[in-house]
Amino acid sequence: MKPVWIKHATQLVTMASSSLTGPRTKEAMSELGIIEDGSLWIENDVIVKIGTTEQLEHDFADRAHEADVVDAKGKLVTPGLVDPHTHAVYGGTREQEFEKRLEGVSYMNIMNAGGGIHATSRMTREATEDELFEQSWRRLDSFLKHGVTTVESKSGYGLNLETELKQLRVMKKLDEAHAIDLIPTFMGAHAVPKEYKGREDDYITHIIEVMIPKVVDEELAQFNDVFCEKNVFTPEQSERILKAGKEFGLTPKIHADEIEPFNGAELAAKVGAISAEHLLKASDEGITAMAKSGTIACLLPATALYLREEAAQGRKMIDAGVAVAISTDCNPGSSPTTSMPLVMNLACISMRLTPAEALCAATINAAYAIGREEQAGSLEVGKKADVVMWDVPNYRMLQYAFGVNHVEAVWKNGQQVV
Ligand SMILES: N=CN[C@@H](CCC(=O)O)C(=O)O
Ligand SMILES: [Zn+2]
Repeated sequence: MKPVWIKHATQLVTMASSSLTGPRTKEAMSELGIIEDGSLWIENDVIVKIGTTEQLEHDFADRAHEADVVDAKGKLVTPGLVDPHTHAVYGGTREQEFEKRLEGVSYMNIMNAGGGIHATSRMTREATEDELFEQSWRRLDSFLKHGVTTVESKSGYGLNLETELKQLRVMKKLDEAHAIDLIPTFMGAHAVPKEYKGREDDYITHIIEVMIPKVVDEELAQFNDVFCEKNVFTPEQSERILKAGKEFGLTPKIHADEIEPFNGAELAAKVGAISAEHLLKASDEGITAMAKSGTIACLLPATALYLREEAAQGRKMIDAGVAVAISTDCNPGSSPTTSMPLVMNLACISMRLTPAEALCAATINAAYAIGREEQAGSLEVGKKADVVMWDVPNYRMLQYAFGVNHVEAVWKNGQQVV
């Protein structure tokens, strides 16, 4: 493979910092590591050198002829975006439900009447592995086109052993076959399946005694997520599931305080979750607890918009010292989008993150939220060459000219894929 040499980037945003470790908080979220007239040398799948074009022209003077040269004059170059929260592998679609909600029926009422997550669960149970693979492959292509090179994805539309495993096995195959890195999360506790209605604790016992051991045995997931919400799983039930997963080596994540305030943020801090998701209704105490425990807030402003809810208090969380990541929450019900650029725009518009903070939340902090900070989220020597070139001259333009896909080219592991 020929080396790739990106030169003359008007702005090269590295997100690298020699002095910062751990997820970025407060002012550190604005430290983008910008190099003007930046340059990047990629060899095989890794970044070999980063600096100004002048520096690299000096260092690689006798190897310049070997490389595929990319002129990035007038362009912004950033790390590949990381989407740390999706439900991207599912059967069917739910466009009728979208209209119902516009007529005023609530998301939870649809779900409690057997639609919502239950509807997707039926369609996912019916789909073959091949169908799920095909449908999800196209979704991953769309992520790539929007500059995303690493995606977390949850199970949770099976709600029985067979289909949870089917979803996770499809994810494993997609991770191996598709350019995108797919990071799997087990979410058997996404809803109580109708077979267990009225016997919620029996379903939890089934998750703990049957599903988790099997998922771990087959090495199908790294994280364990729970929908901790009124009429879904209580904080006590969620804690039981997350603690059990932890004993099997699955790191906890929590869908917390999405629809109702439910002490989800507090629970995330208590169980040592790597991240808490949604947090639209998180309490001040919960926010403080997350700042103390170092739990990353994974905020989903496209979901809030799509459900026509007030977005999470991103500004307040950053000011309180919480590390914030952002995500599409790509799923067939509350956020059928693959656009991280739109999510960055919304993070600014509806949660008052600055353009710099939004980029940090979609790169290095997102990588931390899924334990991939060593591989993804920043441009640094030795890291995988996941790089996006945008047709804008600076990062502010990305957030300012909103709702537009500015991606011009994407490299994943050093290979140009867009
Ligand atoms: N809120 C729970 N789970 C998903 C939505 C799942 C669905 O509606 O299919 C979410 O994160 O938004
Ligand atoms: Zn979700």
